[in-house]
Amino acid sequence: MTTTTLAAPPRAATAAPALALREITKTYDGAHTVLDRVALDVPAGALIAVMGAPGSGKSTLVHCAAGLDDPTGGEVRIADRRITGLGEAKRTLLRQGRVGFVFQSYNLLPSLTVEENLALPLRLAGAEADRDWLRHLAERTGVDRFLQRRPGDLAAVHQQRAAVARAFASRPDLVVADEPTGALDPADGAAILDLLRELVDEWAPGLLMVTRDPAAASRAHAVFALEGARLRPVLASAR
Ligand SMILES: Nc1ncnc2c1ncn2[C@@H]1O[C@H](COP(=O)(O)OP(=O)(O)OP(=O)(O)O)[C@@H](O)[C@H]1O
Repeated sequence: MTTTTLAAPPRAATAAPALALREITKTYDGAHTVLDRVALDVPAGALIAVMGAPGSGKSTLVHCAAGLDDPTGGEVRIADRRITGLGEAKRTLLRQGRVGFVFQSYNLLPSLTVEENLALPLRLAGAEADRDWLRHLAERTGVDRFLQRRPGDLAAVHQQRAAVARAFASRPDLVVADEPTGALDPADGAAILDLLRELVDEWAPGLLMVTRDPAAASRAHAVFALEGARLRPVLASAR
């Protein structure tokens, strides 16, 4: 099988970041401010890590960044398209095909095979599931042996590999990862972090990862800390 054309999915040349958060604020119940004027750019081809203590607002940040939830104030742009203030239905449409998700608990559909799980984001976005691309994706992420198996039959790390493959299946502009190593032992977690970094380098989406795993920092282009509802830069990597 020839994979040269598949290894570099087409991506429109754009100077816009994969994700732009413009002074976003999120307040729950009118009183509890979890994000306070958070500004962040995630360029295409960059892995940005946000670290924070339990309850510091990491998941809230991911939900607002990926268009799962609207911030109370400010603006979110994905590949230069504003997704704030559109309402749930339009936000969902805009998200489909443009945003990939990796969660701590994999969130694969247990009744589908791994192959069907990988094809799901494409089907939901109304696109053809290109079998050559899916096969390449499965090989690249190390789940090609498991395509006809159900997620529940796989070890945790292989389930997360399949979830990573699914996140990249639609060649998204942005991938968000919420504690992607949280359910794995350190060696498996390190393998997933390496895989995420490699796929960002190869396929150039922007990747926003929120995590408590200190090992994540060494794979990131830049690391931020979420503390007291504010985001502050911790380090920029030369990698
Ligand atoms: N839908 C909601 N309604 C009200 N409060 C919420 C809601 N979602 C989150 N919160 C609150 O916002 C704060 C931040 O929660 P969030 O889940 O974003 O933090 P986190 O850093 O991801 O935590 P953890 O690391 O424990 O998963 C918490 O105090 C939480 O109780």
